[in-house]
Amino acid sequence: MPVGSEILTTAQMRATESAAMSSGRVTGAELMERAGRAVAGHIRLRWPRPGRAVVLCGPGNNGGDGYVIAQHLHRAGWQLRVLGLANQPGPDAAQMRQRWQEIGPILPLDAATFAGVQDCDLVIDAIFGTGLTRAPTGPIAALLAALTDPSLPPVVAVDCPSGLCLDSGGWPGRDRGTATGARARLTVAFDRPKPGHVLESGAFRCGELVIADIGLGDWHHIASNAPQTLLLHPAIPTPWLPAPQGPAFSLLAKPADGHKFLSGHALILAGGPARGGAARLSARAALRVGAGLVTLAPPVDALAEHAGPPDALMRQPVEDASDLADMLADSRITALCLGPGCGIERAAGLLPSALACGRPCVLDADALTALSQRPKAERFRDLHDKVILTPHMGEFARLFPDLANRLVAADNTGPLFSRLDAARQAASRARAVLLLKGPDTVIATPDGSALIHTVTDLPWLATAGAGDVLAGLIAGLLARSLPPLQAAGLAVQLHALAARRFGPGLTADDLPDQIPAILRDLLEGASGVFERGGRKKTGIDEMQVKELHARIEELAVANSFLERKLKPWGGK
Ligand SMILES: NC(=O)C1=CN([C@@H]2O[C@H](COP(=O)(O)OP(=O)(O)OC[C@H]3O[C@@H](n4cnc5c(N)ncnc54)[C@H](O)[C@@H]3O)[C@@H](O)[C@H]2O)[C@@H](O)CC1
Ligand SMILES: [K+]
Repeated sequence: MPVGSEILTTAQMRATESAAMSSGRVTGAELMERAGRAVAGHIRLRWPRPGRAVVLCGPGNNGGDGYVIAQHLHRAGWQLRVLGLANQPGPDAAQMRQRWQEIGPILPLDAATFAGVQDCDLVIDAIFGTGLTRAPTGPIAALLAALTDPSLPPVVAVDCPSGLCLDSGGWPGRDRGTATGARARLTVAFDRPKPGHVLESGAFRCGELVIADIGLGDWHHIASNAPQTLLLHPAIPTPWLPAPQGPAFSLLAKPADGHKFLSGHALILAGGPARGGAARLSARAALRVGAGLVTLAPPVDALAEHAGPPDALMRQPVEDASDLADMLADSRITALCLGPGCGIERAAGLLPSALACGRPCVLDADALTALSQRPKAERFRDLHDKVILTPHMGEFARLFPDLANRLVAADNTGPLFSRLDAARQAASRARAVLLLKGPDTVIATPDGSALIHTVTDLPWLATAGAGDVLAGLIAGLLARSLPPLQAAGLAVQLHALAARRFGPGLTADDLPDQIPAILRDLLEGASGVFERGGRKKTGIDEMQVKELHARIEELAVANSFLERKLKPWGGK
């Protein structure tokens, strides 16, 4: 498996916490203290000058964290107004509330009281965290509505903006797909990211996400029976790269004496006359990512229009399924890409041969539509675990209408069905790797392993042909013998990095040409990451995960440097 930051569901997080507490080595109150101290520390890093903060404390342990934060900020010289509920929280939160009451009062937790104290420098949202089970109602719902106001002072969310379903990134009780929930400038979460931090609107509403270590490392094996989900951090790609001795690393560092066939041969099937651009984009991407040979295969009547550059590209006509089967008799063809610009009818005709050879194969665009037009009972009959399906949401809905419906259905009860759930179930049903495209891309294998890659700052990547380039990158990496999950994950990262490097004005044609410089940077960065201190170098390495967390934090601190200045005190 690649190295990355593991994501835990809320159930896995609860299981980890309760294993830690049952061990007798740490109490719930100690964990709460660590959590609250971590949030206060991150606040003080970013806003070093003490100011005025309002702390909104909810009915459970998230509220308990809030009382701890209030104590720490108070000791650091901040002026606090703490709003809380009169109910009896659990014993740990009750203890923290009691400690706060020895310092200051607790005002009612409602929208009217909050409206009266909003003239502050910082709002700390500790209303709900992982314990949200249903749509908020009544006074708390009104208060949460106030937290959507963009003109509020900066909001720091404890674990998540309250009301967010941390398993899905949706909002119980709200329409899916609308980013209208509470928002935060900074979210400090604990131990591991949760799916809701990086999926759907959660990715946009959390602001900067910082993961604080609260010392649960010894109990992570509790969650290890479940299929693993890794977060591919868009700004920090190197920790994902496999170790130097692994196939992916040697793949990036092509051996100087490597024969071209050692780097594989990707076959990109193209469509009929006047529709070859998409397949050519895929082919250029496969070449740039280092496939030793790339052959573009249109029908014979479209061959002439592919005569132009790149000259490195080979062309060979493939008329029909039997032509393709003949061509695939050459075992040096190591991966296929079917779909971009292919035409639905041609894709449907070529599918059986493309799949029967059992080789790694990307099915994109028209090939996905062709699959969806097969009778339901036999739609996925000839797929296998080296096939990668790369649907965007529209294509996904045609292939898996029931799963797509569950993703858009509003629900008052959490956890909401997530894109991660949908991708996993789809992969299991299709018995193929499923890459669900979006700003929050989810990749899942039939056995449930999954990767999530979220970008919230690359609107210009939504450009015609970008998907064709992604398909080509995957095909190129598959050709170079990367296992499907790694090929898909690395391709998604390279794709985003290419878009980021080029910036606004990007067209899909620009993407493949960014790849060489990115590969060079990755290679240099990757060797740096793996050379430090002679640590264990394969698999999920705890030190590397910690390092990633630390680097996420460094990055968050660096990004927020310009935001640190507080509003003046206002005379109080
Ligand atoms: N369990 C632990 O050991 C730790 C928990 N921590 C904090 O505890 C949080 C989880 O705490 P809880 O499980 O108490 O849950 P929350 O504090 O997230 O939720 C509070 C309570 O509200 C109730 N509730 C759920 N939905 C509601 C709704 N719509 N309207 C009204 N009430 C609703 C639930 O029954 C839950 O008990 C984490 O997010 C984190 O902030 C941290 O202190 C670290 C340690
Ligand atoms: K919260």
